[in-house]
Amino acid sequence: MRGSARILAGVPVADAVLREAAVRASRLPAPPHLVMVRLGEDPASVSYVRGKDRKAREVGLTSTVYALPEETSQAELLDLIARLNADEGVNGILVQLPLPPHVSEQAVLHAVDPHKDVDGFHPLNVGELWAGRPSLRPCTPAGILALLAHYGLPVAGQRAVIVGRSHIVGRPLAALLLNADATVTLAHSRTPNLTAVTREADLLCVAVGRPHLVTPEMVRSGATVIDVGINRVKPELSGKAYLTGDVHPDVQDVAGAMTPVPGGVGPLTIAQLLVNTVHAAEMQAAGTVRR
Ligand SMILES: Nc1nc(=O)c2c([nH]1)NC[C@@H]1CN(c3ccc(C(=O)N[C@@H](CCC(=O)O)C(=O)O)cc3)C=[N+]21
Repeated sequence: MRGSARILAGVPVADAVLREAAVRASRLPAPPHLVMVRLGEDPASVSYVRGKDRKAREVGLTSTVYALPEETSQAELLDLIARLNADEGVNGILVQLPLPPHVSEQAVLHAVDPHKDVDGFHPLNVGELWAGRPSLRPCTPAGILALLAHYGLPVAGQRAVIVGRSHIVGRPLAALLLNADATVTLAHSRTPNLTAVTREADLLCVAVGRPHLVTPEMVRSGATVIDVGINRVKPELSGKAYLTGDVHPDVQDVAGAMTPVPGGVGPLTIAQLLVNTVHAAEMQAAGTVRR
């Protein structure tokens, strides 16, 4: 029987989160201003940045996109970031990843003013997160917690297993779930007997980037499954490319609840980015940030 799992749709949650962000934005002296920077024309990056830009405007934020050539040097990019850091009319800065190979992601992420770091990727924010004092939280992990809260799914006391130790999802998600009193296991490509580990999970989060890595026998009956994967798959014979997750659709037969792809975690990522931008603007307006 297919589809016994409750489907955790992301769009209604994102809409609720965005409504609240819009109200908070409207209370500020000026609309929060988000600046996004991307290098080159990678189609996924172009599409993601366009989606964030559109949502930002819908919510009443000001949004500026710097679409720079692929060949932009690291020095030029750092120079732009320094100017955005110094500009009081800019509240949030996002540099779209991945960057071309001649630019160091580390150098760029370190350069963004931590108070404008709406991705939560600056080492100061990473450290605060692991110390249990998060301010600007990474968007995808924060979105996942918003999704769980919206559907009334518990975190405290749950055995959470995360598959994938990336800096943008797996690691910060482990910190957020730990801060929310889950018992956290962070598994990865070198974890022996992954199935034995994932079967222990009450809450299984998968952020690896491999289509259908997680199959039904890897999931405990009734578990909540969060699929962070967004894989563009092109069928060999006929047919158009489509999006699919890291979790096999048959997992719906055993899971108690499961996020779809698309329409699950992705929309929450964007919503949380805009919440972070409003939060950054609030902190800057309140003068809690020295500049
Ligand atoms: N500095 C930086 N910050 C990021 O937050 C960041 C990044 N770089 N680089 C790439 C990843 C990826 N990411 C997504 C955001 C929204 C969807 C999203 O809205 N997905 C839709 C489908 C979108 C589609 O059709 O492609 C969904 O899942 O329903 C997906 C992925 C943010 N990222």
